[in-house]
Amino acid sequence: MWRRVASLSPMISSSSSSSRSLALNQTASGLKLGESFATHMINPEERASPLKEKAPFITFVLGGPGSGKGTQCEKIVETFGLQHLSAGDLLRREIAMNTKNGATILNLIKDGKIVPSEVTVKLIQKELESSNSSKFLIDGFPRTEENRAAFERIIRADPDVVLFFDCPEEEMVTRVLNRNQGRIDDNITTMKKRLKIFNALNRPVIDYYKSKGKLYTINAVGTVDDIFQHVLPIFNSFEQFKESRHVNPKSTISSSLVETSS
Ligand SMILES: Nc1ncnc2c1ncn2[C@@H]1O[C@H](COP(=O)(O)OP(=O)(O)OP(=O)(O)O)[C@@H](O)[C@H]1O
Ligand SMILES: O=c1ccn([C@@H]2O[C@H](COP(=O)(O)O)[C@@H](O)[C@H]2O)c(=O)[nH]1
Ligand SMILES: [Mg+2]
Repeated sequence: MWRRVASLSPMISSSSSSSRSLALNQTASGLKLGESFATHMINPEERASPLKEKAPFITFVLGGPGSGKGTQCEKIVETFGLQHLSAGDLLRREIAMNTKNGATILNLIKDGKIVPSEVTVKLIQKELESSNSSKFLIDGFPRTEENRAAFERIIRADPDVVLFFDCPEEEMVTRVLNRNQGRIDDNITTMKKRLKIFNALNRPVIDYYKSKGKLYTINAVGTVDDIFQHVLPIFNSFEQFKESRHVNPKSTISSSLVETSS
């Protein structure tokens, strides 16, 4: 179950506060970047989120850059029908759409830095609220403890499951440099920064969820299918996925699982 952390759900306030955060972020530097926003004021008059009624099943998908999060999410979607929300993709869409935050986001991603929580959480919130799905994979978020706190504060919820794809750095570097998807951050200079930020800011988030008993650590070395074999039992262990397993006719794995579990 998705545990509610409070009864009211304030929205992120105005776009002007969003711009203010971005401006602040531009002046901040180093690995504590996101922490500049920890004191963002939430207007108590802000409305409750429609998510309060939905209570969806949320999975956070964590791991270093190139660990295979997106690749495994595709397989989870195929087999279990969750909706995939990649925080990085949402940010890249802002760049592609040339929104008011687009240029700033581009500069941060180019440098491997973390976009202010307020911006990322607002994008995630919009997707969650407009979706008909009741089960989500949030990929590549939260990146920092401040991201995590912002999600709890704004969305008013905790994840049910946190997956951590554990991959050696050399393997992540090889994968990223061979990705060939034209990403601005797929180069050795940015990759070194991303790894540094992952170790400094994302690992504490992983440790936090471990301490809460929500973390599933998956060895992310091996073939895509081998790794997915470690993911399958995690979702199979949740009753709602046994019942509502999404059957993709193209997927032999999902078809055979449905047969054996009925
Ligand atoms: N098990 C694997 N073995 C070899 N290559 C893989 C494996 N899993 C994924 N890849 C490849 O590695 C690259 C990175 O994978 P993917 O995009 O899924 O990682 P990611 O964790 O989402 O990275 P990022 O955080 O940068 O978005 C892709 O080109 C993908 O095809
Ligand atoms: O929550 C997030 C997610 C991503 N970013 C920025 O985007 C890039 C790429 O993210 P991927 O998940 O690897 O696609 C990341 O390096 C950050 O710069 C973010 O700030 N916050
Ligand atoms: Mg990805």
